[in-house]
Amino acid sequence: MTSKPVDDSASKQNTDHDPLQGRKLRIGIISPYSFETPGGVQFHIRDFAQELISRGHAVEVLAPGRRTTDMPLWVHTTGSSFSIPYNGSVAHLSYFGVAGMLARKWVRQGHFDLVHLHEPEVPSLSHKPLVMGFEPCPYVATFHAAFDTYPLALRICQSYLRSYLANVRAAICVSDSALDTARRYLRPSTPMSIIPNGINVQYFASATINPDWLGYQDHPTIGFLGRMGEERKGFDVFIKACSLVLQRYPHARFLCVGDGEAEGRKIIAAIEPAMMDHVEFLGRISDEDKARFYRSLSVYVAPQLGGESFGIVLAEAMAAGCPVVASDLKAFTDISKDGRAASLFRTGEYVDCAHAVEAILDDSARSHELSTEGMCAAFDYDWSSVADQILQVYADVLTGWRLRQPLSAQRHGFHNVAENV
Ligand SMILES: Nc1nc2c(ncn2[C@@H]2O[C@H](COP(=O)(O)OP(=O)(O)O[C@H]3O[C@H](CO)[C@@H](O)[C@H](O)[C@@H]3O)[C@@H](O)[C@H]2O)c(=O)[nH]1
Repeated sequence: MTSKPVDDSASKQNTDHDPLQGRKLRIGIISPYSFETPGGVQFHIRDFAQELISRGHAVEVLAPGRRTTDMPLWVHTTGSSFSIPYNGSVAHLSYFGVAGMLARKWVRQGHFDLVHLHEPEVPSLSHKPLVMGFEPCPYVATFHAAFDTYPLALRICQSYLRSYLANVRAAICVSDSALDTARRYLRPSTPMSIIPNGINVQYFASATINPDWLGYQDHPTIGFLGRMGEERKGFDVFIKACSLVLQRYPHARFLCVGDGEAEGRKIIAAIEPAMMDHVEFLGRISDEDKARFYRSLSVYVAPQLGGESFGIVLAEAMAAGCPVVASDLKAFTDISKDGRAASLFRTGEYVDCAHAVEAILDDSARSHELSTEGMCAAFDYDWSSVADQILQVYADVLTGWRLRQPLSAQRHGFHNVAENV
C-alpha cells in the first residue's frame, strides 16, 4: 500500500523532489499519548521527528506525562497524565486542569510554521488547540485509529468533534481503516491522504543476528512482539498455535517480547499450561535488540484480533527479512500485498495459524520467498518516501494558508515559510 490521495482535492504525492524546495520549517507535533509507555503512535511521532530533524527542520514535540531520561530534548511534557481504556488498549492522556492552557501556550510560544496533531479526536492534548479556537498557524492531523465497533462515546461526541475538527487543514490517514475513522469527523472538503506509518528499513535489514535467538532447522524460533495483556493482540491465539507447532517441532522455542509478562503467564496457565516450559519472556527490549530479534527468528507471528489501523510490526519484521505469519485483518492484508509478502491466516483461527507457521518451517524455499518478498514490500514504508509524502501535504497546506492571509500580512512576510512554498 502506497500513499494515495483520497479525492481530487487531496494533496499530490511526489517523492521525486523536495516538496518544500529547500525551505526549512519550524514544526510542532502534539501527541495525545504519553511517551512513558511504548506505542505505535508514539514511535511514529518520535521517528518522524528524527527524520525531519535530519533534513534540517526544527521540530518540537508536546506529549502528556512526565519526562524520562531517555526522551530526546525536543520532547516536552505536561508533567502528568491519566489512564483510560481506549480501543482495546490503555491510553495515558492529558486533558483536564491546565492541559489546555499548556497546549495553547506551547503552540503560541513555539512560533511554528505548522502544527501537526495526532489523533485529535482523542480527548487529550492534541485536541486542545482546536477546541480553544486558536489557530496561529495551520493544523495538519494524522488519524491512526481503526475501530471494529465504533465506540459509543465517540458516536455521542461525533457532531461536537465535527465542529472542532473543521480547523484541520489536511488529514493524513495511516490506512484505509484509519480513513474510515477520519471521515466520521471531517468535512468532505478537508483534503485527506493515505500515508502509511514509516520505518527505517536499513536499520532492520542491517541488524546483527543474536545467536541466542537464532532459529535453525529442527530448532526453530518463533516470535511474538506486543502487549500480551491486551486481548486484541491475540496472545492466546499465538499460544494455542504454538502448542500445535510444538507437536511437529519438539525443539521449537517461542520467544515473546513486550509488556505484560504477568498477564501472558496467566493466559498460558489458563489455556495451555504445558506451554509454560517452552515460552521465553524477554520483556521490553531496546530498539536495537528488537531489530536483532526480527533478524534472528525463523518466523514472526502477528496474531492480532482487531483494532489495528496499520500494523507497523509487520513492516518491521519484513524489513529485517523475517518470514511473517499474520492474521488476515484488512490493514495486515494490505501490508502483506494480499498475502505475497506475508503468509495470512483467518483471524483468530489458531489451527490455521499453526499450519501457516509449519508451512514455512517445512519448506526453506517458502521461507526464503517470504523473506525476499517481505523485504521488497517493506521499502514502501521507508521514512525516505513516507516523510516526503507528509512534507508534500505540509507544502500544500502552507500554500493554501498563505492565500488565506490578508494581503497586508503577505506583503510583510508574516508566516515566513508559507510564503516561499
Ligand atoms: N523496542 C521495543 N519496541 C516495542 C516493544 N513492544 C512494542 N514495540 C513497538 O511498539 C510499536 C507499536 O507496536 P504495536 O503494539 O503493534 O502497536 P500499537 O501501539 O497498538 O499501535 C497502533 O498504532 C500503530 C501506528 O499507527 C499501528 O501500526 C498499529 O497497527 C496500531 O493500530 C512497534 O514499533 C513495536 O515494534 C518492545 O518491547 N520494545
